[in-house]
Amino acid sequence: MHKIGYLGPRGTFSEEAALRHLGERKGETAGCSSIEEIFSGVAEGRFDEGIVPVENSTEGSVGAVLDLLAGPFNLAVRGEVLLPVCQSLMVRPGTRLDQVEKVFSHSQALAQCSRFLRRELPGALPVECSSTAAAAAKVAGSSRPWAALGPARAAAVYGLQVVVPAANDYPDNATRFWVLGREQVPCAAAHGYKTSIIFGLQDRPGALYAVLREFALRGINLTRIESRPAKKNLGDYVFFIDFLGSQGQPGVQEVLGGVASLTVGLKILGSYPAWNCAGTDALASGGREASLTLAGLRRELDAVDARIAELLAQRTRLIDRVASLKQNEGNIRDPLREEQILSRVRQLSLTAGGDTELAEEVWRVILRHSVRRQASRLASGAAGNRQQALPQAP
Ligand SMILES: O=C(O)C(=O)C[C@]1(C(=O)O)C=C[C@@H](O)C=C1
Repeated sequence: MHKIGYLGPRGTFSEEAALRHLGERKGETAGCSSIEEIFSGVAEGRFDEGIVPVENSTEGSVGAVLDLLAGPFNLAVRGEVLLPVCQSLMVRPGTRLDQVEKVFSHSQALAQCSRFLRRELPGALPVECSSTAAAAAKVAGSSRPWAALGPARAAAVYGLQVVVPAANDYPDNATRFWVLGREQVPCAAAHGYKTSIIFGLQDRPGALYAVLREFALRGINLTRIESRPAKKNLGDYVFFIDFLGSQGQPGVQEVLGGVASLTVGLKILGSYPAWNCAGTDALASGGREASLTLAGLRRELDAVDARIAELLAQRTRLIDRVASLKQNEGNIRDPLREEQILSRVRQLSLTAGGDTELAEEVWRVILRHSVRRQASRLASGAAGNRQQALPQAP
């Protein structure tokens, strides 16, 4: 059975990433106590794959992982998983928020929720634990009125109750994980792939520029560039580059040939389906990954829908404030302003690579509702006392 090593104990974000990667395939996950144990488990064949965090949107790269890849282990990158990191506040059933004396979590999770803690639990003492899951286990095993911050999964694993589903101060907090294996995945000449490489440079002017030029000349987009100390002389660095494209594509092969001649010790970690394109590539390659990625894509769609709903609510609250300012004005509708809004969202959608027709249609509906809402608030007196007739919808 396919076995995946992750940074345990049970209930961590790493476990969640491993389960997402596994999807509906049969397999098992094994919690490890350190990142190094995951690397050695894969290298020595105890695991088929390992999953490790590479970078976080708030905290940046995970140096230990990059160093192990550049150093002793000769592992390949076979995939990536992008996980929204939502820190939930959890307690033993029956504990009330106003009773909470201490909040346990990993130092990073406590930092990610620091404003929330100051605002909502100013009297509770934050206490650091080795992981978010260890914090949940500690709260579950005590009779004190304590709380833990961590993934909602940890609440389910340790029998706790989530009282605040998202306590992190930055709502878009996310972590990228790499799936490691002993061999690279066979790569198609398909779109939606990423390739990751590591290299060193000779100490001369323009050395890095010459490498980047290879990518620029062929129109290949970098998604990440990072350097780490080579751990030899001060000023010696190892570079990590991720770019869009697969080794199965001729342009990428040319770039890699050029980069090999300009660098020292080029290591190609692998080409793998980019997380947000995994659906199409998995479907193209057929087989087990199709349903896996459908479930994964639906989870991503749910997350996007949640953000859209939140933003719509935010817009509605602003419209209510606009309505209260219009109490003494004759017109709610401003056709010129509406035209400006429509043209702007068409442009924004174009820049974002979206569907401009969809954007225009959606905003026409939004504006129509906005006018109706203002009119009915003014009519009912919710925004003021003046009565107004319902204006023409755009
Ligand atoms: O900007 C205004 O005056 C609004 O009333 C807001 C708003 C909008 O929803 O953005 C709504 C109706 C107007 O026709 C134009 C814009």
